[in-house]
Amino acid sequence: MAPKNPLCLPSLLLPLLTLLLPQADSGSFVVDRDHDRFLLDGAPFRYVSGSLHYFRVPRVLWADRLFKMRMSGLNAIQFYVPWNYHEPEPGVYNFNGSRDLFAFLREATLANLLVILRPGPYICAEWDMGGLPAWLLRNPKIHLRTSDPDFLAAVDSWFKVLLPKIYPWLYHNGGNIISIQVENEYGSYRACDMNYMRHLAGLFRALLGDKILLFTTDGPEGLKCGSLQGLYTTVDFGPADNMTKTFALLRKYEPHGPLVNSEYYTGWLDYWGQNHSTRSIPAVTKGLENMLKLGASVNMYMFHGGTNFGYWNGADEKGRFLPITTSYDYDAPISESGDPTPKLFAIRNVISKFQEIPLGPLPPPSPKMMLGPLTLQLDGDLLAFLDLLCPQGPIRSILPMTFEAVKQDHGFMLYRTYLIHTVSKPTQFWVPNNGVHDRAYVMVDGVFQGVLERNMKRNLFLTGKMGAKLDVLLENMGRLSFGSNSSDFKGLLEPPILGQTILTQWLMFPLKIDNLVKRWFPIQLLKSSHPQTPSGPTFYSTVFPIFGSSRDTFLFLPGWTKGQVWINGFNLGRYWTKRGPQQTLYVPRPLLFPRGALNKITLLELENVPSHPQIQFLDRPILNNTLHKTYIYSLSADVQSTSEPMELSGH
Ligand SMILES: CCCC/N=C1\SC[C@@H]2[C@H](O)[C@H](O)[C@@H](O)CN12
Repeated sequence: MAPKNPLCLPSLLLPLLTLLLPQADSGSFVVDRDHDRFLLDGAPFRYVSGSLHYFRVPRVLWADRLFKMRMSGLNAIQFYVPWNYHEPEPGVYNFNGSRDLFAFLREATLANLLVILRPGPYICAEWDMGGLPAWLLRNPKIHLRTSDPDFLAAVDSWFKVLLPKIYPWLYHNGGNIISIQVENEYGSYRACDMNYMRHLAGLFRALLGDKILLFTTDGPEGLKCGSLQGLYTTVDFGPADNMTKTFALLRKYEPHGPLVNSEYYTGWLDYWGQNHSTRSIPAVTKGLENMLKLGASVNMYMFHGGTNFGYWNGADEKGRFLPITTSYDYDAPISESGDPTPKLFAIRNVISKFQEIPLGPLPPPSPKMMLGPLTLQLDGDLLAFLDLLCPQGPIRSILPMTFEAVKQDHGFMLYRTYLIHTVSKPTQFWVPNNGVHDRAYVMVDGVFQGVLERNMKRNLFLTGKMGAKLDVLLENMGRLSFGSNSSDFKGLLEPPILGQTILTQWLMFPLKIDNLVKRWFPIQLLKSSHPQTPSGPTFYSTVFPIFGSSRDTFLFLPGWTKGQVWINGFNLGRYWTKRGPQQTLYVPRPLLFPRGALNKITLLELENVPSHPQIQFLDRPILNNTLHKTYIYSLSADVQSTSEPMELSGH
């Protein structure tokens, strides 16, 4: 359904002209404070919504997920718009492919789902830097999420592109967007800058007109600083929280109007190295039913979580730096691979007590595929491809520069210097002020010496001859998306120290690994020598056919340590088998070529490769590595059928 702009007016003029031109047959979505409810087209309305992030699901699967959400009984969906996903460089915008936000809005319309939009500018969401673009940090003194003129200039520029595109999609303009959130849990942020919130509210009104319902969302402790006159106040809380107390607190800010929980947690996020998070079905359904009995409108966060593909995961800081896992399954009602779970049917049953749900069955879980074990070939050490990974050559500086300073937003950068004297005894190598952001893989003349990790491992000992190359591969593990009291710069934030010597004279190689891996031919053909004994960050790959149709599957990397995976050039995300809890990576069916065509998988293993460099594709995920057993699925005759798992000793 194409929303209204019949005269194809310049998009910035639209809000102004709607003041003059009454909208024919325009819908309405308003707060009825007299009866503590919403009105949709004049009739009492309560939304039962679920969060689904288009940026965590391949575009070809959007319709499938939205259909399942509708069939679950939802009448609305809620999603964020990550600024950094759409403006990769200042003034460069991308709304194509899996970034086509408007195609997603069309799919939501086709699924008969209304939309609650949350464009930020900050979104949290366990997404890199909470959705703010890393290029903001090229101005090291910028004060994010405040009325800092430099920050507001970038925000204004972005929203003057995005919001006019959103305008035709507003419900009263014939679209499906019924409300729009301003910022995100601002009351939880240290700044509490009301000029900033007022600026945003004014900008949204100027670009979206005065009819659209604008709201804020905060946890109970954040309502004071997160709410603003003129913006409808909503709250977020989960099954374990005290609903009565929280809604009573909300009433202090919204004495009249519908109660709204904008994020009712159906599950929770996972951090590398921590246990997998779950929320029980009885707790989730009990809380939902209690809210619906009160007449509250509810959005369940998440209803379908999806995946942090590529380098897009964010991080938290709870005593130490905690990167979010690649899987954003969230123990949500619809699993990461799009399957309805028992939690979904339980929620659907609760919703059916309060409003009509679509007739007909939920689609069954999608068929899954097993494959392997497959043996990967050694392509070579990462250092062997340096000229291809950094074709423009290194940047030279006396002191190491950050990722942001060299305009490398994500992934990896190699820092190189040369030993100015021989270090014959094992000598301490470290970076002051916890200055490794976030993991460093250290080589001397190409020989792996070990790892430094932010907060976790602050020194190692090495030796080397005068003139030896000292290489430090720096991995950006994702920028803080919540709880950050300072900007999360990445790289070597201080010059490292070897013994008593501050190391200077650095070469920085920003690495364009994705560009190289996208090339189809085996990258080892690009180089002459084939090292027999890999050391440190190393590429492995293989090609494999899928006979018959491709299916969803889960990449399992038993014995591998930590790294990045690409399938047919698509960056599937990070693996960290050694740390868990996630042991498998979801591989969506559309990434795989069927019917005998060759698929290519490439791994960048950052630490240690298993004695047998094999991988498998399983027919089920392993997201909680408290399983103390490693299952190697024996390969049946027709390669892809499921056979009984053979239990091996613990890993
Ligand atoms: C105590 C929680 C404070 C941080 N807020 C969180 S953790 C999970 C969710 C998502 O990040 C969501 O984007 C936030 O708005 C609220 N929330």
